Amino acid sequence: MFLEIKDIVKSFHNEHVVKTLNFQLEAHQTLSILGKSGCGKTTMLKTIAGLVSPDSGSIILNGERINDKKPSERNIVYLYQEDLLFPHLNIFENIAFGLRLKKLSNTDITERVSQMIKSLELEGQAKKMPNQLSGGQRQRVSFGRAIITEPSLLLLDEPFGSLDAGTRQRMQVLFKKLTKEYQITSLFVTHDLKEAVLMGDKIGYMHKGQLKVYEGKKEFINDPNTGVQHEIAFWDGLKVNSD
Ligand SMILES: Nc1ncnc2c1ncn2[C@@H]1O[C@H](COP(=O)(O)OP(=O)(O)OP(=O)(O)O)[C@@H](O)[C@H]1O
Repeated sequence: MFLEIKDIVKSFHNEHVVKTLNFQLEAHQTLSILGKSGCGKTTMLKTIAGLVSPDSGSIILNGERINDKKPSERNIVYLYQEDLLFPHLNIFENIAFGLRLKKLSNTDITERVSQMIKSLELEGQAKKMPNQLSGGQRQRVSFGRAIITEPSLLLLDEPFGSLDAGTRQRMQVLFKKLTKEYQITSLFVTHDLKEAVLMGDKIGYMHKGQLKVYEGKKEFINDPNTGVQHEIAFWDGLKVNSD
């Protein structure tokens, strides 16, 4: 198994925020994670990224226990809603940043960044500065910047939360395309039921610091705790009333 989370526990003072977290994820899969506000989703992602230390338990990535590694040594990217681009760098250089740190040759960088800009459907925007882009375009650049370094694991914390419905839908399609193209393994936290079903190969539901990962989408949809049945009943009710 590519990612194995074993018995992770995290408390802040007396608050047990993450309680005995156990789950696994295969390589190149996306696990969508839903859960009410305050149930511990961000804390879980930050613990895996190394930004928060767990009280106990193990994080195993590609067969290696990474608990004692610094965030920068984990090859994990944590991407959140308001992720900021470097304001003084243009789009090309924002995307190229991680490759320059890795000291790739200029030829390689130009080739890879140009390909990424194409995949992101941002052709013609390379020379613009971040403040000259729309919110959706900025979010695409953030994605490109994260994916181009080929992280072992991508952690997404409600990445499309601030986008309007249409842009959000286009980002979902693009995300699916890019994760396949770049063979990304990811955890995708969202508050949106439909987005969770669309984005995830697997779906998990977090409740009071515990995560349940469903065997399949059918089990998720049929569990009354996830809210899907409630949603279906709502739309069915509208249909009957408008007939
Ligand atoms: N650094 C911290 N110090 C103390 N308490 C914290 C800290 N970080 C998080 N918490 C607490 O842990 C709980 C879970 O927070 P977390 O951000 O993980 O929730 P979440 O599920 O991501 O919520 P949301 O969906 O609203 O983003 C909250 O009660 C929060 O106040």
